[in-house]
Amino acid sequence: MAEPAARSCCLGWDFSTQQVKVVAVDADLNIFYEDSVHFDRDLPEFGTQGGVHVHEDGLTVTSPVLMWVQALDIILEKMKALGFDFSQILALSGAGQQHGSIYWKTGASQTLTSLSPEIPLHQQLEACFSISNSPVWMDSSTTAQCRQLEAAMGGAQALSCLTGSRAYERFTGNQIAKIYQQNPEAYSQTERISLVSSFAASLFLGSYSPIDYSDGSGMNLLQIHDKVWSQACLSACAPHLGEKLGPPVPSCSVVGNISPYYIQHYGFHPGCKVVAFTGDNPASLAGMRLEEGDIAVSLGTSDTLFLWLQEPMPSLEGHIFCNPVDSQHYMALLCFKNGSLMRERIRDESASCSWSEFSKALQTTEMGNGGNLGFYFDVMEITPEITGRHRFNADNCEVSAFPRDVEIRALIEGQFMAKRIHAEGLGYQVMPKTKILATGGASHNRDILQVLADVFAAPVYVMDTASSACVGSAYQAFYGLAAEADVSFSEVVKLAPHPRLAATPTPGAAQVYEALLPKYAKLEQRILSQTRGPPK
Ligand SMILES: O=C(CO)[C@@H](O)[C@H](O)CF
Repeated sequence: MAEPAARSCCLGWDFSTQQVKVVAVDADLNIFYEDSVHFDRDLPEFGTQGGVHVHEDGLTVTSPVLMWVQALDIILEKMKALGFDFSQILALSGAGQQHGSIYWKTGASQTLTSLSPEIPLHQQLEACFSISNSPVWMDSSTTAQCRQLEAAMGGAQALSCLTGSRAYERFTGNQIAKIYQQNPEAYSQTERISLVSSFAASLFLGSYSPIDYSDGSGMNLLQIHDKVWSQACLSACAPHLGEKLGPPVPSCSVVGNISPYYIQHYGFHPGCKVVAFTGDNPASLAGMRLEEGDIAVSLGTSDTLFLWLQEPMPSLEGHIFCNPVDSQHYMALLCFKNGSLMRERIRDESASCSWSEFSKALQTTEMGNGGNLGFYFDVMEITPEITGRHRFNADNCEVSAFPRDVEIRALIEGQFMAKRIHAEGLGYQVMPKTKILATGGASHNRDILQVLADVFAAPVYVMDTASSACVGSAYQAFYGLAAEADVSFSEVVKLAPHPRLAATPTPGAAQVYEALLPKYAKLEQRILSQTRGPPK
């Protein structure tokens, strides 16, 4: 009889807000299978919009946990129907939307560990959740719980130094506190609380999977330096919380072998390993193969920065997470709300709705824009909390308008100087080996990338990151297998496709922006003090 194919691939999963996605990656790190199930389109019976339910209060946002389970049944059954050879899978890992929480009802572990291979997962797990609609990252109904936690921990900055972030409404500790306060019965009937990432891992493990350090950093509960739960934070949120969470683990941990359910029903190899799942953003960092000193700039509706940090400086803005691929280092997220919508507005107003006119303006204006600086926040900015448009000439005098071309350069230079200043505020440093990875819509505009390269004085690369969380999870699965042999992540992923060089710094750029950056920072503080009023 022919030898079964040597097991040679890993699966990467992404349980995101709008879909469940899977990629299969071979030993050369090529993707040879991918599929997804969209909640709104493929599971309309749950009635979600964008994968969620926004409640009447406009603040509470949840997703039905059984919708996630059923999506997994669908995607696996389709793979089986297509004849996918599950026996070739060496390991699997995955990602989940960060901050969401799942509440396993007392007794659920017995069901999870004794799944019948003949019945779909979602039917067997129907009665396993004490909360059927899980709060997700878009929820902003826990402001009271955030204030209570910060008060209990000595203030916002103290909480940030301990857990990597001040209290945020979507962070899981505050969500758990709300459930304990408003639904104590359900809380008392909960034997285990998972994140979306560890919940998904539990489905494959057939038992409760631990929370990993990286996604656990998004809860306002984990001490990011010691990588243990803060007992003070746990107690401030809800009683017996540590027991319900279980101990956290490194993000590349092998948490066990796949559940017999998958071996018997799909033909997975009994030796297939489950590697800890993590948050979608940490998994994306892995998928983009960021290294120390690198920075990823996602230029989307809002602009998001992914930073690799060695010595983080937690602050009242942004988020510091444990690094998913190097447990001695960290990563940071910074979100800038005025991203592509702001760029499109200025394009319409100052470049006749044309990106080529917009690009021409960048090509025909000098680096540094003659000392003119602009701040463009048509919606309340997150980083920092400023709104409105503010323009300053070379003498630091506020002016009401700029010529069209100057306006366009002032917008783009301002957006990127803000990113560099706030990244450095979190402890980031541009290093000689720094690479900037640009993704998202605006990364297709070479002239915008040229400004990015000039402001950071570093080369800019682009890559397709549409499935970066999924692909990063597949890389993590390979890494989990190799980590036991002490092989580094970069060694494991060295065969992965390389990003394409898109722009290098213009000669003299470093000098221009080293002079401008402090000026921009001072003006930003000036606007903040004007809008916040004098310090109390
Ligand atoms: O809240 C976020 C990060 O802090 C989002 O990026 C979610 O992870 C998206 F699922």
